[in-house]
Amino acid sequence: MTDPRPAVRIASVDKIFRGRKGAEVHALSDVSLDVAPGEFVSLIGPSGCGKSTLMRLVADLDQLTAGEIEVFGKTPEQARKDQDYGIAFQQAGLLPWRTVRANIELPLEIHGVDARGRAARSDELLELIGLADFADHHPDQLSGGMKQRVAIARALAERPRLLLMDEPFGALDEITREHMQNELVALCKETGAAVIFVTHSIPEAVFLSDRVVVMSPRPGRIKDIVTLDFSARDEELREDSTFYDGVTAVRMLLHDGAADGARGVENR
Ligand SMILES: Nc1ncnc2c1ncn2[C@@H]1O[C@H](COP(=O)(O)OP(=O)(O)OP(=O)(O)O)[C@@H](O)[C@H]1O
Repeated sequence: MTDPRPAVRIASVDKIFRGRKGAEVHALSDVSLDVAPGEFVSLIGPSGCGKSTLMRLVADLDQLTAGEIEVFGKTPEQARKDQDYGIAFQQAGLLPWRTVRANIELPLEIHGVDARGRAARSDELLELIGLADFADHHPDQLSGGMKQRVAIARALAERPRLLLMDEPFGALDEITREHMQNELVALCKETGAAVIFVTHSIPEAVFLSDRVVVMSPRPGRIKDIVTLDFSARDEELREDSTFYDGVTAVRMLLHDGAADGARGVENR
């Protein structure tokens, strides 16, 4: 039976950072958002609108000032302890002294999975990300895209029902990036995981997401949400007029209908 609870429930969240000299930054104001199980939601908006802050609150890496966040009905702290989600942030964050396989197995090792169980799972994941031949390599022997794939495999190691991804493809070249997007679509289909995905790229958000949450800064808040209802997310979609309609809808919201760009958002 599918879980009726949202994967993530964000209710009236405020986050105020207080500096040492009493200066305040109102990073998030009255942000509410539910993410359904299996849903792919992107956060997009100009630099400083609070995308990473929101992600960090969900991941229990920071504390909110007001409001409430639940992850599968639990506090973010409990969800973190229960390993209910996997995290992949911009820097792949692999341990350089560990092999590809040992990096992927790290969360399993921490949670006491035995060697045989770890090997079976890392075999599956290496196959999934197409790096079976690189299992014994070290991160410095891999390209940026390969490292990112390893980081995603590590995030998936414990079969999380939720993935939190903050600009995971930001450092990749355009071709690798599109390839990774295709892989992520396939992975989500296969695992049924919900995803919250931070990006600066409008086409990336539109291609991947069921919903694109457009945020605005000072204070960071949700400006609007664009729902995308594509029947398939494949190479053909990238050339389809419905895809361009989605890109235009998000761009108009970001730019308040103006033709010039919003700082920190890529049109490519
Ligand atoms: N630890 C912190 N202390 C004080 N202010 C912070 C802290 N972290 C973030 N901020 C402020 O909160 C606001 C939101 O920052 P955040 O990093 O969430 O934005 P963002 O939308 O992810 O930006 P970018 O697109 O540039 O990554 C900014 O004004 C930032 O300066």
